[in-house]
Amino acid sequence: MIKVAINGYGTIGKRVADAVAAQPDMEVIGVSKTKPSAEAFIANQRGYPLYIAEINRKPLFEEAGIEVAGDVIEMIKQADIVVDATPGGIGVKNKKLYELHDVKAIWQGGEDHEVAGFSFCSSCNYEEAKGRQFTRVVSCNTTGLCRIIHAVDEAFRVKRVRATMVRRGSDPGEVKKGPVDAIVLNPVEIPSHHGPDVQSVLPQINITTMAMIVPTTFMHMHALQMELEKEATKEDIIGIIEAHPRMGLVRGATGIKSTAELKEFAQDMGRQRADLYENCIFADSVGFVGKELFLFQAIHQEADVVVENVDAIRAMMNGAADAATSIQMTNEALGFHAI
Ligand SMILES: NC(=O)C1=CN([C@@H]2O[C@H](COP(=O)(O)OP(=O)(O)OC[C@H]3O[C@@H](n4cnc5c(N)ncnc54)[C@H](O)[C@@H]3O)[C@@H](O)[C@H]2O)C=CC1
Ligand SMILES: O=C(OP(=O)(O)O)[C@H](O)COP(=O)(O)O
Repeated sequence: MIKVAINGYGTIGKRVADAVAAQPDMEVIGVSKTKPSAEAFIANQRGYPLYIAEINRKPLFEEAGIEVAGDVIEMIKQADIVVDATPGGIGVKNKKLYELHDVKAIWQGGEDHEVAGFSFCSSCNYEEAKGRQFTRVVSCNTTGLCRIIHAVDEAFRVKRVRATMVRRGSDPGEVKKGPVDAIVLNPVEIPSHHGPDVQSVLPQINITTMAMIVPTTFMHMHALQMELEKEATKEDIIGIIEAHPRMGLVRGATGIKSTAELKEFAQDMGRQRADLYENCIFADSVGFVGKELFLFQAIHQEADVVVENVDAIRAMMNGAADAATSIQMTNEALGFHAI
């Protein structure tokens, strides 16, 4: 069993913990928090040993009735690999700790590529992650872009990509974040970080991205254009999406035209936390003008990188022969079949 520690038990960390616990070849040896919170109670309830960043805060947890197993260093010492899901900018500060204890580590997209020197997306570069000490799983939007761009590039060679990301303002529980009533250009300058981040996984791709933030919490929406070198049809692209284990089609017959309806759909499907791990590509938006492909895809920011973290663990621990094997194991353990 691969011993996994999750440093930072928040939006991403708590999902990665549950996904790891569901795998037949992995176990959660601990999760960490900085202060007592609802998530700390849940960690106790789920039976994950809870470690804390500063041990002098232990009485605060105990007074709240939350059991503490020790400090983060003790957790790291027992782990084969750490998934660092602390907030962006904090994770990089933990690097020295992982080096000191000679433990493998995975960072998230809130950190720069340089933190690990290698950026990961399961269906794009699994082979290159094998045996590595450090890896960064790219951000949620970048993951969604990499999946579709790589699959279309393999089949029809992508000459140029233009993408606009309409990003959710905050995760549902983040009551202090906004905007409440604005469309915020984030950033105003072009490109947004997503284009260069796609190139950190797929260096050959010519891509320019723009991004803005709107007052919703559930998902991001991408308007994506790809100019292809070879002739392709709508049916070819639909076929590529249907064959991909991490992409799915929102079919016209469902009547779904929004992220809100997608959330309802995920809840009705019985997905844990209403999580959509797959790119949700609107079938009726897939179309060509000449050799230029257009489509809309919705990306569930809390979920798509979770399955990628599980594959990154397996690749770095040499736990599966190839990407297809790991992706299938991860998906099956979660009972996940793309829509
Ligand atoms: N929330 C999202 O939509 C996505 C986030 N990411 C990335 O994942 C990373 C984590 O983001 P979230 O889960 O949203 O953050 P979050 O704020 O929900 O969770 C972070 C957790 O880390 C804990 N923490 C803070 N400092 C710590 C420390 N020094 N030691 C141990 N734990 C500490 C906090 O208590 C919190 O539970 C960031 O790099 C972010 O950019 C990536 C994809 C999507
Ligand atoms: O990885 C994400 O978005 P991104 O791909 O736009 O950077 C997550 O939604 C986190 O974004 P946040 O930094 O606004 O919390």
